[in-house]
Amino acid sequence: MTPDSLKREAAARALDFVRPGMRLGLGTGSTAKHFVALLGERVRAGLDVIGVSTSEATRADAEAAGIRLSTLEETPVLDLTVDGADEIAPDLSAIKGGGGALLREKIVASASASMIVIADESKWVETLGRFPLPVEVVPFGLAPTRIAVEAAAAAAGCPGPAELRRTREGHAFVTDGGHFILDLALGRIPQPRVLAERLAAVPGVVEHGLFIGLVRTAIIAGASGLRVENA
Ligand SMILES: O=C(CO)[C@H](O)[C@H](O)COP(=O)(O)O
Repeated sequence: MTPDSLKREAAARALDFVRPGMRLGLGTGSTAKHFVALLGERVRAGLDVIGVSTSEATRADAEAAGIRLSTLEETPVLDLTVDGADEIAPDLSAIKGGGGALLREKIVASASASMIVIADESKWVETLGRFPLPVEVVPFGLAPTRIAVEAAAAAAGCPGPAELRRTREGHAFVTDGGHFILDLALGRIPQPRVLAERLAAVPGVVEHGLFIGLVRTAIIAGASGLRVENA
């Protein structure tokens, strides 16, 4: 079993939660990409759903798969969002944004009655923080925002450096919303809620990748099978 085949298994299990007529949030990343492809197969076989994508990349995948798309303006209330994650803890708090789509992912998840996270078992952690926490910031005032973000992390009990995310070519990575991302290397986040509150209070921070109280169900695929965890 490769990590990719585990991701596909988790994505396939998530299809069991999809009902005809649902308004679906479509996540971003390699695991969510499997879900979109598998959902497309069902749609082409006659399933009637409508999707709202969390990134331009997912919009392109969903269109190619034949999934009818809407926007949050036309469809502001969704039934279910299915998305990947970078880390998931036993209370189903999660870190997202490794693919840079955290802002739209959080808006779409918050507009959904329910959120399912799909992942291979490498994403399951006892405590969040091994994966650097993405923080989306406006380009204006990047230097003071970075200092304030690092201070917020230290005050929340998890000091660590905030690195500007760059492309392979060395340019600043720009999100679909035109923002930058600071990746906060914290190692361990002892109090995610405290950190979330402190980061949200920093001027210049648009959103952070801590998803707390949003995930209803996690589908985790491992070598020994699939696990479905509920909050
Ligand atoms: O948050 C995300 C994108 O912003 C992704 O869901 C997360 O990075 C997991 O990606 P993958 O499924 O490729 O491991």
